[in-house]
Amino acid sequence: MDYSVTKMQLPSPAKLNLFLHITGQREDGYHELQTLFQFIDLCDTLDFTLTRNNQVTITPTIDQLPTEENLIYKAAKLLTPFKKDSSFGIDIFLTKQLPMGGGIGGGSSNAATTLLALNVLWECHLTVERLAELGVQLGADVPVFVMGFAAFAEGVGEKLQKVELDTPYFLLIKPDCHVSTGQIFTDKYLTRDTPPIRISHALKLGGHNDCLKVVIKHNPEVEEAYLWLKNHGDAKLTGTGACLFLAFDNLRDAERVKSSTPNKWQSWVCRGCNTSPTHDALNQWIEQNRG
Ligand SMILES: C[C@](O)(CO)[C@H](O)COP(=O)(O)OP(=O)(O)OC[C@H]1O[C@@H](n2ccc(N)nc2=O)[C@H](O)[C@@H]1O
Ligand SMILES: Nc1ncnc2c1ncn2[C@@H]1O[C@H](COP(=O)(O)OP(=O)(O)OP(=O)(O)O)[C@@H](O)[C@H]1O
Repeated sequence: MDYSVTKMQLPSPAKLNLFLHITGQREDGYHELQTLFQFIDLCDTLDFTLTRNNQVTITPTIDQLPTEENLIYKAAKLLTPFKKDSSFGIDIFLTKQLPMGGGIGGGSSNAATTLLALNVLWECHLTVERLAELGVQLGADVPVFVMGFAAFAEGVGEKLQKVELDTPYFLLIKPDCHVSTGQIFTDKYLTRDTPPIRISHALKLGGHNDCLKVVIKHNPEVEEAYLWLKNHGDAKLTGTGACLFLAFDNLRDAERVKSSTPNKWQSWVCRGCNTSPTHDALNQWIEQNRG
């Protein structure tokens, strides 16, 4: 055994798309994009317990989501051929905090956290690059969570260049609706021809979110929240929404605007991070449990 300890608890953070440009569409329908990914310290928590029964269990179940469709389950299945011992199984307890359909990548993050944890507990010994390659099959956002660094991304989101960004406080708002990523990407009015920019341009000048117009068209609640947040600064949509965010230099200002946010919208104050909290916790676990 690599480690005698059979339990591991890891945070599974959300991401923001600080901008999202759609530069084209591939023949398989997937969109070519350019985006800046940053993690935030708003996280789900996953507790893993290694078993010897060759089973994958997840508790509690997510409402209206069969276990086989849970990205955590799919991630575990993807690693099964690489287990050192075929009897290895895993019990996973999920503490969900991240809203679903929010554009903050909760499902993808859970999948990446599972890949990283099981790679260690099941002694698969795959590199993070290989885990990211496997992970993209589960979702375009999985690789950035597996790699664990803030990144300028291209391709469908899997070609990553590490970046160091400011780490502001963010006010994150979730209008009371669920946006389907598939519906936004199939809308014929979606802008798909934003000219590609260089990373230096992206870091200096940022960008916009090409999905905003279409998301607002389908979801009036997002428009209402966007107009409200815009009164306080440069409001942005993350991914395909529904979440919106605004950056602040200091915690006090972020808290002040949060306290005036209408109650009908969920809101959080969080901090941007350039390293995924999953990786910080995993490195600490490895350090503590090394023989
Ligand atoms: C919008 C972003 O969150 C930006 O980070 C991602 O591009 C979406 O990533 P994701 O939720 O992991 O997406 P996936 O689960 O891979 O795909 C959901 C659906 O969105 C569409 N999709 C997704 C990503 C992409 N680059 N082009 C697409 O057209 C596909 O129709 C797919 O059926
Ligand atoms: N472990 C999981 N956590 C959340 N959603 C999951 C999970 N597994 C599968 N899903 C499915 O994925 C869908 C999208 O969930 P997710 O939390 O990733 O939304 P999102 O933040 O909009 O994602 P993205 O920004 O990647 O489009 C959910 O509606 C749910 O059906």
